[in-house]
Amino acid sequence: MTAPTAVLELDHITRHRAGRPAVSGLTLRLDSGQVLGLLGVNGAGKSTTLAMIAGALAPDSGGIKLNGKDFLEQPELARRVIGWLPERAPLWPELTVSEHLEAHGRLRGMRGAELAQAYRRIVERLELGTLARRLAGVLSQGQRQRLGLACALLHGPQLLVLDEPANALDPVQVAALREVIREQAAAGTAIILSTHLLTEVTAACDRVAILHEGQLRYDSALDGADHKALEQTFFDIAMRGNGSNDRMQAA
Ligand SMILES: Nc1ncnc2c1ncn2[C@@H]1O[C@H](COP(=O)(O)OP(=O)(O)OP(=O)(O)O)[C@@H](O)[C@H]1O
Repeated sequence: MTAPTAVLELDHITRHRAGRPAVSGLTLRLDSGQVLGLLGVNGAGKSTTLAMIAGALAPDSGGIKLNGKDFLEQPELARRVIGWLPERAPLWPELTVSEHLEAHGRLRGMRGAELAQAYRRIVERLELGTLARRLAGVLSQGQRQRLGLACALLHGPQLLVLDEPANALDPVQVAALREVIREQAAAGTAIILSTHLLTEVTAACDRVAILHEGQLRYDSALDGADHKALEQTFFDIAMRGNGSNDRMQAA
């Protein structure tokens, strides 16, 4: 049996910021239906990594493939394949919720019945109906996040990139977000989400990668993982910069 094509492949990507390496030689593969938690302390390089995956930042070196195709040479691929929710959902305060969704759909080439159907589906799923005519500028933090997620999901992406998605959400909203993540993964979407909380990873992901000072220090499936041991590993890496390469496992 041939191995499935990875949805996402990072091949030794490196990116400097302010003259220092923010991400160094990162190699990672993500398959359809996997939910990978990218865990790291503040400044570990998570947002820089996700911005490169989403096409918002170019790597200084290294390669990125989406469905086996070179993403850097075909950036328009990103728009079709990826749904990205950055750490702060980028919204136009003077546009309504429905205008945001329509604009996002159009940017991705959706029109007419296809756009109308996708709009109805996502508005219903994320319970945005009562907010449809509200301006983004007056939404609460949690509502802004929900709209950002709706924009990321509208076109049915194969790869969902979520940067600290649970930030600013209350516990009910966090539970709802996890449910959406589970549904998307079950439908085959590959998901990468960043967080600095191990509990977020164990609750929502089936695999964890720990990033520290821009380098991948740990990568393992969470199948039956011992939470205490994982916590200790994260702590060791974060506190001592422990290389931990000897403990790195392929997922
Ligand atoms: N716009 C920027 N200009 C210069 N340096 C930056 C910029 N954004 C991030 N950096 C630097 O790049 C490194 C990685 O930052 P990054 O934001 O990717 O980490 P992070 O793991 O997402 O952190 P956090 O959890 O705090 O968001 C840090 O040293 C940071 O100071």
